Amino acid sequence: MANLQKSISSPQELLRDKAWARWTALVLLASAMFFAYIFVDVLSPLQEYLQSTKGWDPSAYGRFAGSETFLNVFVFFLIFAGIILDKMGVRFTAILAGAVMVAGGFINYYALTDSFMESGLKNFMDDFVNLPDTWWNITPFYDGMPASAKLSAIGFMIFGCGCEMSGITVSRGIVKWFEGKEMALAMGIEMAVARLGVAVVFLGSPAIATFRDNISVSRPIALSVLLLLIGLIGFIVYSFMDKKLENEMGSNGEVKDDPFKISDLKYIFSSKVFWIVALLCVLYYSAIFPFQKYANNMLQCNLGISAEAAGRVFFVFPLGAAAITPLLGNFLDRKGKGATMLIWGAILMIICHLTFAFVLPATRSAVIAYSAIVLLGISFSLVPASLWPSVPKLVDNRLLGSAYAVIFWIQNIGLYAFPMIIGAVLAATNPGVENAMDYNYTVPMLVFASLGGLALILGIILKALDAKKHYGLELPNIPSEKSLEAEVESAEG
Ligand SMILES: C[C@H](NC(=O)[C@@H](N)CCCCN)C(=O)O
Repeated sequence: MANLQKSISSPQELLRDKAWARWTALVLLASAMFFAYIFVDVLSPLQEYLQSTKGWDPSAYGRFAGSETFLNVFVFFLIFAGIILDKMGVRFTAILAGAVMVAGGFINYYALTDSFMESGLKNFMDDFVNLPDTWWNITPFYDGMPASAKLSAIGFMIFGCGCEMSGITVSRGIVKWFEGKEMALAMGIEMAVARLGVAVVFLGSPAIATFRDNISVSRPIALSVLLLLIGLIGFIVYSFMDKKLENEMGSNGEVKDDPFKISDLKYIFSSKVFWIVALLCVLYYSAIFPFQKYANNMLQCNLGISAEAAGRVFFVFPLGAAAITPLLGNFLDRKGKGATMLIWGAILMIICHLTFAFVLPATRSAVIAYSAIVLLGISFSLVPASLWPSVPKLVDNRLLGSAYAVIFWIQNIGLYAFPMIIGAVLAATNPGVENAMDYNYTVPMLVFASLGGLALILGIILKALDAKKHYGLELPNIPSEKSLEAEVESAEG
């Protein structure tokens, strides 16, 4: 009805009705996410160099890697980000998120420079930012952690607030420009572009860090802070388009989701199917994003190759996911099978992590490494392409915005904990190992495979529940002409 009224009161062509304009908006939004995902993993292929040049052992690296989500999880920043987005709109939140990413990125860069090592701030971090290194210390800091890792963790946690805030803002921006048009395709493309960012990092970061045989971990991070700045400029340019569209639509024209209300949480938390999806999400993603932080070093240790060579092997993972995700999104739109896709995604992930745990160390075969990584790329297309579009089928439309914010928050708990858990497990199962090329990754990979096992069980439960309660997870998003005809016939008859 609201849409009908809108089209009656504003029959003129809006900016978003022009294909060039909405695709330009997507380019600006997706580029910012591309640069953000580059920053997220820019240090992932450099674990060996962080250890040899900055003294980061697996525990320090794990604490740093997990810090990205610390404020989102423990200070509920992700929930506040949802509220800010609701209250202030896409333009303001996008620019704020972009600026927060640049600020966090710059701190992270500074922590890895020689100037920091010679500064009073380093001494301060050494002397005062310390917490006992005990099992119950789950903060990003511990006594004896290198000062560069501590300040990097502070920068990364600030960046993480901006990154997740950008994630929800970009989704809202895409809805604003593509609602009633190619929305699923636009979201699939945005996710694919983000994966390309990760692919670029695994090729580019080691090459830039070792440029002219002069190893510098701060060089690739400096470049990626520059890219974050370009992303921020993209958000600013986007805001002019957004303003123009909003002026055309009138002051009430903005496509708004229902505002996040704390009281809505009781409906969400009391839904059994919501918990299954949220747990499946946290388990699955905890075996993907934290795995990315260790994948390069795991390949180096198992294949006896350099960081650059390992980056070239791992590169096919995000690249494959980038290529396949939009195709699977399109398949889901037209054919359905969402729950089945989740199950197959989990099965493929278990096979891959078990291969990394047992087959790769025994064979040291590059062919096996490539095959497992390609399969993992397919898995990482199956699950995101089916998981995110399935949420609207399970949760009341009125609660959708809140549901996504809460799923992201629960997911962030896993993304926080698992880099640290894996770092601790790696250190505990490799006592006395000093060279970052000599780690045995069997137990950490088994941890990741177990997460896949639990995700698989939840996928099976979800499919069974769908068969019983008819949520429509296995049905296409776009009804076929045949089913539309049948619907019309049954309405007429
Ligand atoms: C769309 C989805 N994004 C997420 O799950 C984010 N909450 C996590 C982003 C991790 C980097 N900060 C995805 O990328 O599949």
